[in-house]
Amino acid sequence: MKPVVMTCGEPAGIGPEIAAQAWAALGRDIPLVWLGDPRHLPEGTPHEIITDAAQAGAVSKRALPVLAHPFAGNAVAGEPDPANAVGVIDVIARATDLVQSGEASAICTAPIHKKALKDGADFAYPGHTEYLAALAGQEDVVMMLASQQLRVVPATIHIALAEVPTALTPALLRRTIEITHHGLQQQFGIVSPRIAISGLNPHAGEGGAMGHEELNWINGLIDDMRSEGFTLAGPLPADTMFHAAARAKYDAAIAMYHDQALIPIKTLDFDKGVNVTLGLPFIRTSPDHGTAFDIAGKGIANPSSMIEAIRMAHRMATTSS
Ligand SMILES: NC(=O)C1=CN([C@@H]2O[C@H](COP(=O)(O)OP(=O)(O)OC[C@H]3O[C@@H](n4cnc5c(N)ncnc54)[C@H](O)[C@@H]3O)[C@@H](O)[C@H]2O)C=CC1
Ligand SMILES: NCC(=O)COP(=O)(O)O
Repeated sequence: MKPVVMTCGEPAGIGPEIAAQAWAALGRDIPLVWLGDPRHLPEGTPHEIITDAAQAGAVSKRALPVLAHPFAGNAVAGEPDPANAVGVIDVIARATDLVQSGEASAICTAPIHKKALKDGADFAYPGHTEYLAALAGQEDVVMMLASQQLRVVPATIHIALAEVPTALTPALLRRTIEITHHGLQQQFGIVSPRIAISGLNPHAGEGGAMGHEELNWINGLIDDMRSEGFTLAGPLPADTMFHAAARAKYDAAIAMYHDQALIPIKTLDFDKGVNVTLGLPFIRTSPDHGTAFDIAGKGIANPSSMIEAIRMAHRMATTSS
């Protein structure tokens, strides 16, 4: 079985410690390999340096297999070193090579610190999602956050709120619906996906009393796509579409911007939410949380979201192979 490759993420954050804990929980059952600088692992992490991902399966049963990627500097918890930014970015690219060449079954990325990468290496992407899309030569991907209780997709991702109404176009929303529909079928095994779509404005515009995007084009797009065979509800007021009875009516929700989508899932299931990129030619998951500098290196980070992310990646890889 090909391993799931875990990227190190920002080494000053909790990435290395949650990877070590995830290996301790799963490494005997799911072959794992960690890509990063072994100096950044918590002291005492049982690990073995390997030189080929094919060695991971056997090693993962007794130690964390490590494909070593030397960084410029050591890591100080909570204090990102600009000199390490290039290493963080290169590890993501190397993991992508491993999965695209078929040496790994999937990627599970540990959190990066976006500002540290911009400051340290002029990183041009707002996150993994966009960087992986560029590496894969894939123009359109979507970010889904998924847990037992909710799957949710922000149609626009890491942009300023002021830019949302302009960035949110009929073409973008159509592609987001199509990729989400396809991803639910291919990666979640849902034959006839039901998708709920939020409005952009409060109360989904309330008939034009609180904004016009719904009347101007969102209603029409949803009607058109319904007539093409998609099972869609909406545009729904975002404030009332995430309670339990509402969630039972759909397989995934599409929201119009980052916080509209991520607040409900992180409130419902911060510990077990998984970030999965749909539309890539390979499988990529990630925990839903960030680098957590405030607790890094203290040994108190909860590895549950990382564990769920690895489980999901492995499940997807196993069912799609
Ligand atoms: N996939 C990725 O690479 C992601 C990266 N980020 C980045 O992380 C950085 C920090 O973001 P924040 O907004 O501060 O969010 P954060 O998720 O790093 O931290 C928010 C709060 O949750 C706590 N927390 C997070 N993960 C935890 C865990 N596993 N166990 C226990 N407590 C945990 C932290 O201690 C903090 O109090 C930013 O640069 C952000 O862009 C954020 C989300 C995902
Ligand atoms: N807020 C979610 C997040 O920052 C994850 O972004 P990405 O690095 O997975 O693109």
